[in-house]
Amino acid sequence: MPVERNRVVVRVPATTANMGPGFDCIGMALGIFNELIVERSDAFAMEIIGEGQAELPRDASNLASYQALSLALRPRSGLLARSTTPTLSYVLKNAIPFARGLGSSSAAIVAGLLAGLTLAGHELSVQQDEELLNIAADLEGHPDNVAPCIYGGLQIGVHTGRRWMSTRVSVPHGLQAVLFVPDTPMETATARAVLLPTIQRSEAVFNIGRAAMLVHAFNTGRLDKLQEATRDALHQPQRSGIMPVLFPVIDAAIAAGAHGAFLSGAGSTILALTSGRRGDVYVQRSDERKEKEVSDAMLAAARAHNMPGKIYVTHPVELGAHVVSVEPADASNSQSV
Ligand SMILES: Nc1ncnc2c1ncn2[C@@H]1O[C@H](COP(=O)(O)OP(=O)(O)O)[C@@H](O)[C@H]1O
Ligand SMILES: N[C@@H](CCOP(=O)(O)O)C(=O)O
Repeated sequence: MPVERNRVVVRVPATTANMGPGFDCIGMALGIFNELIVERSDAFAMEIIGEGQAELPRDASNLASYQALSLALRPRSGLLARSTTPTLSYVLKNAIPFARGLGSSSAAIVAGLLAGLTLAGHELSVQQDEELLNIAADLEGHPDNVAPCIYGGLQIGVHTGRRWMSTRVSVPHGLQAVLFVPDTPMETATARAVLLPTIQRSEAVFNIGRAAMLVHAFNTGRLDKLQEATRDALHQPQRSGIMPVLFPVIDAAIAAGAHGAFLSGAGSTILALTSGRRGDVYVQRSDERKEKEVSDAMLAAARAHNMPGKIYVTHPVELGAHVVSVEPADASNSQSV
């Protein structure tokens, strides 16, 4: 019997998609989280705190809006169709920079879906048909942000012709992610518009080998393979035309000791992977830690191209979207999906 709720708090992670060669397929969750609070209310209200508070829409066009997401669910499975959509109020506590290639739109979609489903008391299968993934990926159009956002960790997402499916890849302990986040946003739609509709066979071969090598490097902890494994021929060269800072920042990060570096999602963030040579970051020797050198090098290269921005140092996370609390509470009021 579904248990309806009056209030729910959910948390969702940032994600880095593509990771070089895995265009539209590979993505990883990062330790930057947005929190969404949704409550049944007499009147619609939306408060945005943090990233995007001045820019993001405060109406039903906001991707976290339950009303919009519940409408999206109706034709699919009849979920929520029987009840009228309730009036809700929202508080978005955003730490994920938006329109910077860190999956803020996917985070909003997944958070809205999870909050809406929790309020309505509906459950979706996560393990077999991966219903939540399928709804979210249909809304986003590609699975490489929504899959790691839902499940955490590093995920490979593919479409079988019938449905989306995902596979988890293990992530070596102690890996750090140094992000250069430009002050200038890059809408994903803009960065997709520069891509050609067809590719050369040589470009496909280039990426197939490296995507396989990337997964192998993560599975085995062979971080020395990442420099080659994060190279790409399908989107980075094309996108560097509208982001001239891309390759200079990647080259600077690698010269400073990063294992590999790539455009995060559709940009504008550039991400470098560091450390992780042995064990946990807390037991690494200082000469194995490269975040400071890599950060400085990325900032200097960006500055040389008149591209101001900020550095975030974070790490991959295995925790995906989860319910933090519900009201009224019950015995299982904290669950990971
Ligand atoms: N709650 C939301 N959080 C983030 N973006 C949103 C939200 N609601 C609507 N949007 C729209 O989605 C855009 C961000 O999506 P996108 O361009 O794919 O970048 P990102 O790489 O951050 O996902 C914003 O510029 C905004 O127009
Ligand atoms: N595969 C997509 C990924 C977009 O990620 P985002 O974080 O920029 O929304 C693409 O490269 O277009």
